[in-house]
Amino acid sequence: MRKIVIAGNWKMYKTQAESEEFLQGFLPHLQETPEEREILLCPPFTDLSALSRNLHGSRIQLGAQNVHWAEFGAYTGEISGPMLTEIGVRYVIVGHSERRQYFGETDATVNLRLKGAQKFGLTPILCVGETKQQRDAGETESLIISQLDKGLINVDQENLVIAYEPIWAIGTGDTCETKEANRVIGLIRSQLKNPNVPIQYGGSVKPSNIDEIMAQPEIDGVLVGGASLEPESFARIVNYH
Ligand SMILES: O=C[C@H](O)COP(=O)(O)O
Repeated sequence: MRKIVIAGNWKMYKTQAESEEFLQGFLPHLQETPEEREILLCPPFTDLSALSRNLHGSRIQLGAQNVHWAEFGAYTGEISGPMLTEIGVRYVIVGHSERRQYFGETDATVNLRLKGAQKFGLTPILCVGETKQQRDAGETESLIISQLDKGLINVDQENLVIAYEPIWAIGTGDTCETKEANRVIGLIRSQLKNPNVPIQYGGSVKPSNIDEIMAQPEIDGVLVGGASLEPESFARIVNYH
């Protein structure tokens, strides 16, 4: 039985005060959320401690948006696994397309971060996905297989989540057609040693399309950007029918 994982990636949005305000509006909606759904918030680093304190006793899990592979060291601007687990963080997003595009993340550094996350007790969420240009050139399958091949070298597939995020669907309102997302996620699953790895879809997920997305048999959850920033909108997503 594959786990359902629904994650909000807040990217570089929300101060601590705003994150606490979000929780007040969001937590009451969780009373309707079926127990088996893993609900996850991935705020900026500065919000993690405060949220961790406020979430004590709640079913919400915390995720970071990046992690370095070393335990500590002279790596200005980076954060280590032990720093995250100490404050109750359980998950971390690795290889998001925005990290690959703007901050030089490569399949090789993604691989190091995945292994580093696991070494220090975090569950990584590996993001893969193609650009519009790659899709139009018929390269979607080969690109994704290559990202998986290089990213997953010596990675433990028992402690892993994967997110398929077509880059052209991120923040654009242009959701990937659900059957196509299901097909690509099936392809991703066929490449894995462990077929029970939860695989999410990400890219313009919103209250109006969540039910259709989650009705697809290969899709085990969603990684939500913009629509996770408002309590009511994210509540509708976690409480999909
Ligand atoms: O990590 C989340 C994705 O980048 C999706 O963002 P979006 O829901 O705003 O399209």
